[in-house]
Amino acid sequence: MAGSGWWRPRAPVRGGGEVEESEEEPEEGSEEESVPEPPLKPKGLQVKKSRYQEAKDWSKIKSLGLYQLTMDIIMMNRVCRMFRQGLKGFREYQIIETAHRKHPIFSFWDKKKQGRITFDTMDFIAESGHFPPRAIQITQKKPAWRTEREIQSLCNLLQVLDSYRNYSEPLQLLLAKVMRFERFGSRRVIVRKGQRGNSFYFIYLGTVAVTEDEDGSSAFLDPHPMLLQKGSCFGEMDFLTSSVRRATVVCMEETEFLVVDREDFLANKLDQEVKKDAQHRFEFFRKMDLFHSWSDEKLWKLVILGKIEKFSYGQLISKDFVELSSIVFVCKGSCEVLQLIDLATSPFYHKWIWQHLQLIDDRPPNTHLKDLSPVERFKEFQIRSYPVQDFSFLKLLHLRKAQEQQGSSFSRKIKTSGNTLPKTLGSKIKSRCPHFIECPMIDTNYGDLPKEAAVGAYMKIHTVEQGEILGLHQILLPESQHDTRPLILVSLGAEVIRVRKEKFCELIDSKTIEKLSKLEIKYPSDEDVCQKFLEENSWNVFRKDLVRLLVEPRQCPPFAPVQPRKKGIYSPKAVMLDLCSLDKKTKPRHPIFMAPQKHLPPLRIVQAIIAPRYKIQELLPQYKNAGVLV
Ligand SMILES: Nc1ncnc2c1ncn2[C@@H]1O[C@@H]2COP(=O)(O)O[C@H]2[C@H]1O
Repeated sequence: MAGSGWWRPRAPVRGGGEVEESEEEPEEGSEEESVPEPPLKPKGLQVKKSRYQEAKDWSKIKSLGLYQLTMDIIMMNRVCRMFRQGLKGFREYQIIETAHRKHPIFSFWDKKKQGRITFDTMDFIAESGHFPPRAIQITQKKPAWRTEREIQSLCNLLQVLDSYRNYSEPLQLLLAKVMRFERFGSRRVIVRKGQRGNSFYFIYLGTVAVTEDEDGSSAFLDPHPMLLQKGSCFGEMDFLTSSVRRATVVCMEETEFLVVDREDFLANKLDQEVKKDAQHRFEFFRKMDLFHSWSDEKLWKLVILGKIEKFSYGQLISKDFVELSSIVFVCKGSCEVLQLIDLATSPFYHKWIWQHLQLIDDRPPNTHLKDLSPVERFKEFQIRSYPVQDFSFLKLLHLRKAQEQQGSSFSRKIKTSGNTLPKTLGSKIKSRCPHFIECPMIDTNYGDLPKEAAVGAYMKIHTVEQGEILGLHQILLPESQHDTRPLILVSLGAEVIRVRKEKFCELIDSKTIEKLSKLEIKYPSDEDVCQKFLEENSWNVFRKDLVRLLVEPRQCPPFAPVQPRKKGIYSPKAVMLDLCSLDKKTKPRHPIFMAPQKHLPPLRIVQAIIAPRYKIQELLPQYKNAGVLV
């Protein structure tokens, strides 16, 4: 590849990170002239390069380093793969472009059917997320009037629905032939508990809630209703047990459905599929130790209380499963339990922030001197004269002073100092001068904290694996002992069964209670979680510094978009808090996660906190000559 003629190595990045071509010519008789024959000489190249040119190319490649070469190879690979994929997709297709149409029609000859199949790209255009008007037209036709092509198109369109995609292809086609489209507004009851059901529903757009009351009003009062969203289906239980609806299903917003009626459902043997699904749940519960003593009959009662729901990687299962009225059985994959911690409520975080603020030392020396009192100036003189000394006592002094200052004014000056570096680092690290940082403060239980530093973070506190249960760990505790901290459940690619707590409690016996008492999980305290966050944060920052030091840093990675200069201390796009820019008075440019303010949590969320730190070369003197500045 390197010799294919079009590959041109990138020149090293200079100064501001711009990529520039080097224009310097090597002098006659310079080292570059004596470079041996380049091994990357192109094989079938027509134009013969001069020995000098080749030597120059080779020296360029050498100076770029392994990093750049690897990135170029990756890029070339990607481009080739894109071409291959693109060609594969279009090999058999013919694109018909008529003069009056803006959008092309794809068409290909189907050998099996001995006919031409065409696909008009405008046919299924719809307002984002809605069921396309052209597809609605098809579902309005009687099943017998739908053409094969229309049925196939519907089938293709519905692949976005998990519950539909799960069925075999012939069954999908049968369903596409008989289903009709419905759209209902918020609060509309779709299925009423206790009534005989006639239909089975796929949710195409919107959200519904499953409730125990008949009119579905509890869904709007319950802070954590059981919700079903796009891709889910419901209404099959009634067909399975030939009895009445077990729950009420109500629209939480405008919702679009694809509906299959009872006769079609039974005619297409969909009840067989539902039975298979139920049998699968039965086998899952049967394997669980908790239900070992349960009779089959009792276990079937549990089986019909819930159904399998799929959640893709990273999808939210519950905003707060402590409050959730259901328990969650993980039948495939795994989930993560996250906790949102408010770092400002932790004494450990307070200490950490103040300790790090004392280390901020990024201003040119002397700019501060006019602010210093003679005593401070003398201390400063001492510090500069004896850079190897351990001045941690001064650091403590500054810390105490800073904390003693009454926060009568909202804004406060933090005196920082570069003289507090640990003795172990020796004279290699220069001591610099202290300076003042002015920033707004907030008053917390443990004293003042820079306003910008009052942030929150999501931390993983537990992983739930296949076969484990969530929401049961406090079921036996008296309410006064309940841990009410909100816990978030996120899927790592999981299939779960949700069963209402009170329904489950109706089924459990003394033996099950005994087993449940052993399942008790104690989640770590907020303080422990906070400490863990800061430990992980330090490790992550160190790891990044190390990678930057060891990997050739002068090149901009070719695929990374150019990052605009971060202006504020809190970078919402990078979800990062940078303590080093605490006093830079600029507003963040982006709303957090690009979401409107009203949808944001009251806490600003960060994933990392960048604190002032020592240059990594000082910790790893063997790499000092890598020419890297962190
Ligand atoms: N725990 C649950 N999880 C998901 N869906 C449910 C749950 N309980 C009931 N449903 C659905 O709500 C529907 C109400 O009508 P059916 O009993 O026919 O079928 C029911 C299920 O499809």
